[in-house]
Amino acid sequence: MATKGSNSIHRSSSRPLLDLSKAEIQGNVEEKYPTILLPNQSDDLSHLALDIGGSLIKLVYFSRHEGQSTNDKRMKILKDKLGILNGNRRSYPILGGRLHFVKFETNKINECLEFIYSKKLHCGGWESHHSDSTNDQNAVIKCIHFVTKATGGGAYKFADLFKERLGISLDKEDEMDCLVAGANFLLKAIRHEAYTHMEGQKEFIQIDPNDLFPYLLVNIGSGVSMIKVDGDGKFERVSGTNVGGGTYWGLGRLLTNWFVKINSSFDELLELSQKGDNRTTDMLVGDIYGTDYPKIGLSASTIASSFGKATLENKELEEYRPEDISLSLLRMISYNIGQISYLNALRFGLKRIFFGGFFIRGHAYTMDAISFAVHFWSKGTAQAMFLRHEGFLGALGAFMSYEKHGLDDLMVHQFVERFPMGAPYTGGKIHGPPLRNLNEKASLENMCTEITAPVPMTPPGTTGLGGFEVPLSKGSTLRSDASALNVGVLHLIPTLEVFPLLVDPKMYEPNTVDLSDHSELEYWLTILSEHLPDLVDKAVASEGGTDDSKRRGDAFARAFSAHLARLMEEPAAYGKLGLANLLEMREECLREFQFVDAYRSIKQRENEASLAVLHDLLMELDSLDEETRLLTLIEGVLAANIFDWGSRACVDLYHKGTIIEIYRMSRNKMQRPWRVDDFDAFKERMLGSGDKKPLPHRRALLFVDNSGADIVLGMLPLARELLRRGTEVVLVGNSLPALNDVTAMELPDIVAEAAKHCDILRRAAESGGLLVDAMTNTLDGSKEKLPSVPLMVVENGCGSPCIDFRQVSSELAAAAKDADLIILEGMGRSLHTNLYAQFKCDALKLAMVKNQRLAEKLVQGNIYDCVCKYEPAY
Ligand SMILES: Nc1ncnc2c1ncn2[C@@H]1O[C@H](COP(=O)(O)OP(=O)(O)O)[C@@H](O)[C@H]1O
Ligand SMILES: CC(C)(COP(=O)(O)O)[C@@H](O)C(=O)NCCC(=O)O
Ligand SMILES: [Mn+2]
Repeated sequence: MATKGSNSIHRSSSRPLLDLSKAEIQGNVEEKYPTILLPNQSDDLSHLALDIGGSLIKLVYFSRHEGQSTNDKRMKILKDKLGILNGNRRSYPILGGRLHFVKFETNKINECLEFIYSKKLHCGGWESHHSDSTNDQNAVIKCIHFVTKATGGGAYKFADLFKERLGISLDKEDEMDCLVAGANFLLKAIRHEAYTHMEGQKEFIQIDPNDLFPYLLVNIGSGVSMIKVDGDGKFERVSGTNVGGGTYWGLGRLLTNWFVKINSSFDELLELSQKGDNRTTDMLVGDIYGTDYPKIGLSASTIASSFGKATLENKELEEYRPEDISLSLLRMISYNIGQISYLNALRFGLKRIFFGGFFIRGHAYTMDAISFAVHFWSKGTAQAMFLRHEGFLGALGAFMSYEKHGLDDLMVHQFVERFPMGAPYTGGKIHGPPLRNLNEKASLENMCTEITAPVPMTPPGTTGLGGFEVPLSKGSTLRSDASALNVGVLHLIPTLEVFPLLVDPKMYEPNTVDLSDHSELEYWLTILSEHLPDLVDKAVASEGGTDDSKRRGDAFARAFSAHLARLMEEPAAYGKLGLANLLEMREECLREFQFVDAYRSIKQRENEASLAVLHDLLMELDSLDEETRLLTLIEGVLAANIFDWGSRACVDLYHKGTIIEIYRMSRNKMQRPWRVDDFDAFKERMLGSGDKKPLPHRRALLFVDNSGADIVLGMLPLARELLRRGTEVVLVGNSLPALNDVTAMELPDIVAEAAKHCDILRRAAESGGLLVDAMTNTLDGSKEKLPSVPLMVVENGCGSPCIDFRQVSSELAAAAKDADLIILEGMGRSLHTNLYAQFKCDALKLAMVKNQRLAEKLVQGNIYDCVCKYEPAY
């Protein structure tokens, strides 16, 4: 829609502006939809890159995060206090968003064009701007003249098609350049991108970005390229082979097409191999020797000659089982590539070999075969590694060649990988009428496979001694639907930072519970599964219990159960799995089904009930001497941490009394020594001993946990004590809801309410910019403003009951710079994660253990035991 006298076009407010100055129609102005060129629009609009290969088209596209308004008054005051500089600290226009990965078969290029069109990626992700209006003033824009980076042979072959159908000009990038750029980026920027796969076991490898080069990159696409990589942009294609993925697919089709339909998919062929027995087709050492050949280390079952058995028998092609043919072929090609790769690594003295390309397809048996070959020929000195974004290296590299994205400069902490958890990914089996939004997603995703790399359900141990035996995966099917994701959408959040007070970010591991222990995994998956009906009830109620919310609740339960089942079967399906990921996944899944805040009303109810008794509590505290008060405050935090709607045991308790009754009961049961009890050390740091009065802390970061009593009767009184002692306090809340945790958004209102009962809180909140607009009546009626240290609120960057200190909001990172005390509260933040984390400042970890198994495991204690762990600055 053109506004009068200007040539601006309609745009949605959350999106950056198009620079339309000097816009001109390109080509014939008589055309119905002439292309309009925007010479002054910087090319950071480009959201799409393509790798058009012989078999598959890979597409990487970027969608921006919705813009967030950070201009409110509170933020301004906060920024002043925390010394956050205004303006962009980066010199290039990188914005938050998501990187999506999609692939199509090259011979179905129309589907790809339709996808690009439907997502409006040919217009840089903007709405289509053409209107039906015949009004000349409304410049009819079919599409902005758009240049897209593309690599692979198809960038040449299909250039005209893209131009004609979508008005896109393909800007060609060299394929090898792109492969290397993509691989380097992934290996440096994505945590646990690489993994080994041996005998069915997957193990993620953390690569040190400073110790990455040199390595051999083997890209197994239709054909195979072997590239020696010495640095960014420094590489040489040292070898390759024409026996690659295209060979397997093509030859496999030819040899089995009497059996399977002509247009059989790659997956169908691969699936056949899982039921194959290669002894019927391959000539084995045993066929020649009648036994093993131990002198050169060959067992009777080792393949002596792929397909050699056919020479010994007079059988027609149709007499061989297609399953056996597929397996023989897969092994022949995988071994061959593994062997050539190792020889090239040997030739150049390279220790690491990374395999990419879609031939691998996250297929356990293929990886095992390649790994076996590398291991066998190197006599165990070399190991094959695989990349999770296997086939997307070229497309990613092309995407990164847009200089203005500045992607190459991004760091691992700025990416969060999320796995779409919604209905379409569980096969779209939703009962009842389709769901809003999700429905749209389903229809789009059905056309393509967003983030592919399906995972076979092959049980471990597919290999035998001395060679590969028959795969054990009889009857299993490949996950060909999009739920088979092996890589998630990469969320690019440039504002995320490593928490600056971590002693050693490289060694930091947030999770305390190791889910690679199968019984541990089983336990926690069961806990989450059992909790599901209750969670769904709460979620549906939070949306008013409407029919729509019931349907979404049902779909959520199905989707999440399916993910749990998948993880049970394949714990590494979504990358390295920790308890924190599992709990976060649940929240993400809720959000995908549009449950914004499942515990909304419970939180509100508990806040109100607790605020009603806050005044009495503060009076009681003020009547105590300093030492008793500090102890009572810590006891209060631990006692109030019982309000945790994520714990089965606690939820059962809540039926037994009112919030206040339970809070009192919990406080009465507090008995020192706690299971972990460093209170005396903490007290000494706070109050000193004898005549020695220590300096108060300068700034404390309080990582708050639950709503209601936990924040109101536990953490706020503790904050007040710190403020009273002259310590600045920053309340650190979640950016997004998770269970009944209090969010950063909710904190200012809670503080404002609490401040009505307390001058210390009020003055500090005013000073910290929390009460800017609130009506503040002083308790004693006087209006004079006494100076006070500020009480502030920042968000942590998370939407989970746990916290990963490798990725926190820039706000929190800035607040941390002056902090000399951090207090982590709750089971999620200080037990499930961070119990063993070391900080450069004093740290107090406070939690009630609300799970029997965890109590036994972590503190050799029992449910409802308390942890008060104090660690002076490391
Ligand atoms: N769904 C699929 N359709 C076709 N080929 C697939 C599929 N999944 C995996 N492959 C394998 O991946 C190969 C293509 O890998 P890719 O890395 O995309 O190379 P290219 O760029 O040459 O297309 C195919 O030859 C085939 O072996
Ligand atoms: C999700 C939680 C970590 C939240 O605890 P919090 O951080 O609020 O103390 C916890 O409720 C939990 O681990 N629940 C699952 C275990 C159970 O139901 O026993
Ligand atoms: Mn919590």
